This record gives sequence, structure tokens and C-alpha cells, in this order.
Amino acid sequence: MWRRVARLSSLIRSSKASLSNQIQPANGLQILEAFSTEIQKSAKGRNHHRKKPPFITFVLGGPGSGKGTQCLKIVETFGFTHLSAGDLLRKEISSNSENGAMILETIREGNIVPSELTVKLIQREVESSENDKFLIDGFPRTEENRQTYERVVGAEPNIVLFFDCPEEEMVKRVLSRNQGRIDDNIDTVKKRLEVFNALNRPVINYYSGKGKLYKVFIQPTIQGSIVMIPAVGTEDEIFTRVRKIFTSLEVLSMLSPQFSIPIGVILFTLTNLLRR
Ligand SMILES: Nc1ncnc2c1ncn2[C@@H]1O[C@H](COP(=O)(O)OP(=O)(O)O)[C@@H](O)[C@H]1O
Ligand SMILES: Nc1ccn([C@H]2C[C@H](O)[C@@H](COP(=O)(O)OP(=O)(O)O)O2)c(=O)n1
Ligand SMILES: [Mg+2]
Repeated sequence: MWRRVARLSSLIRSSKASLSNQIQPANGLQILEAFSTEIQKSAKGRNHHRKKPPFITFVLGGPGSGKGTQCLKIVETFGFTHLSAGDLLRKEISSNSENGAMILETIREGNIVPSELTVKLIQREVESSENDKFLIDGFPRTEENRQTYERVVGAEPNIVLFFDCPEEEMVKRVLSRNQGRIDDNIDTVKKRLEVFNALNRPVINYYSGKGKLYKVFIQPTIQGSIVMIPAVGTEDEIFTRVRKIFTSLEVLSMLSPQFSIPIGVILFTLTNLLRR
């Protein structure tokens, strides 16, 4: 462990200089804070009293790619709060809110609910939570979702996970999900996949271009600053890969709690860790 820590220290030092021109220091600082126990202990009270912005992870992937399943495991192991945009919308339907009928119809057709509404639901949950690290699952699903979040909340996510799964596998999983969902049928799934390819891909490309994306893909490969990890396999196999991402962030926060580690350095370190 100590050898690994020493290796990591020198890795961070040597990479800091070369990467410092192309990174955003604020992100690194938030990563450290989100994973620091001391800071968590002192971060009592509701979020609107919180001085520091929360650590936000967007979790993307097509229908049935395993977002919700993996989020539950991240919650258990790393103490995040899980906010599923789909669950928040379904809660609106079942609570007979004024928008319930419109949301139901939109989901039944495999379309996307107006962004202002979804962002408001997410924002309300983040602000009323005492936690300071969140998984926002199934959001943003469109460029409009993303831009609305940035405009309303005034911040970008700290990291973005993408579960990339073959369509055949996604369809198989959705059709056997068995949770009584109105959109888990072959017609709606086909429509949802069309919507995903047309509207979610540009969001993925946007984050991929910014070097903020951790892609969970067919083979473990590394391309530039993106770490691609398989999303096909058993739930536990996939979580083993997902855990590496969050463990790496924890290791980084233990190593250097008083310094801001830029996101570029984090990606670089993670890339090297995953190669081992
Ligand atoms: N790795 C996996 N292999 C097989 N089935 C899975 C796997 N991960 C999740 N599932 C199942 O597939 C279905 C869809 O998973 P879910 O987590 O709800 O996906 P998403 O939130 O991306 O739509 C669920 O029934 C879940 O139990
Ligand atoms: N950002 C979002 C997220 C979900 N929705 C709607 C449209 C989606 O087809 C449904 C279901 O989303 P959900 O994330 O629960 O679906 P999956 O878990 O990916 O199967 O909710 C939305 O309109 N906008
Ligand atoms: Mg889900």
C-alpha cells in the first residue's frame, strides 16, 4: 500500500506541471472535499446552509444499461445519495401532482419530460439533503437537459459516468426488469433507444470532449483521458470496475487533503491505476 501511495505521490507531482494549463482547479478541490471524512463530519445542516458546492456525478447510459443497479452499490460503498430522474418523475405521477398526467404520457411514449420540471425536482432533492455527494442517474438525457441544469443550478457536474451497453443486451434487460413500469415494453423501448441515440449521444460527446467522462464499455481500454470499462458481465463484475473509479478518488483525497488536485491529474492518475 505504501509503495502504491509513494508511486501515486510522485505521479501526481510529475503530472501536475504538465497538466496544470488545461484543467479546472475547482473540480479537484470539490473531489477532495467530497471524499474527506473530516469535512463530511463538519458539513452538518441542510444544503442551502452549506458553504461549499456539493460533489455531483451524472450517471448516463441507455435504458437497461444498469445505471440504477450500479448506483445502489455506489451508495452502499461510498455513501453517495442516489437521485434517479426517472424515479423523481414517477413519484410526481403517483402523487397526483399537477404535471402528473403530462409526465405519464411522456414516459409512456418514450419521450423526454420538459427540462425545467426535471431540473426543479433534482434541485429540490439536492438542497434538502444533508449529504454533500450525489449520483444523478438518468440525467441529463438531452443537450437541453444539460443546458437547463447549468443555467438553473449554475454549476457543472464533477464527473460523468457512462454505462455503454449493446442495444440487444439493454432490450433483454428492460423486458425482464419486472418492476411494473409502463415503459418496459418492446414498443416503448424501441422508441427510447431512438431517443437515446438521437438526444443523449450529443451529451456524451460533449462531456467526452471535456475529458469528464468515465465510460463503462465492452473492453477495458483507455483513450486519451477517458477510462472505458466493461458494462457487460454480472452486476458484481461491473461494480468491481466502477469501484476502482471511486476508490481512486478516495485515495487521491487521502494523499493530499490540503491541496486542490485538478481534474486532469485525477484522470491521469486513474488511467495509470486502471492499467495495473
Ligand atoms: N450486469 C447485469 N447483468 C444482467 N442484468 C442486469 C445487470 N445489471 C442490471 N441488470 C438488470 O437489468 C435491469 C435493468 O437494470 P437497471 O439498473 O434498472 O438499468 P437502468 O437504470 O440503466 O435502466 C434490471 O432488472 C436489473 O436487475
Ligand atoms: N432526464 C430525464 C430522465 C427520465 N425521463 C423520463 C423519460 C424516460 O424514458 C423515463 C424513465 O427514465 P429512467 O431513468 O427511470 O429509465 P431507465 O432507468 O434508463 O430505464 O423517464 C425524462 O424525461 N428526463
Ligand atoms: Mg434506471
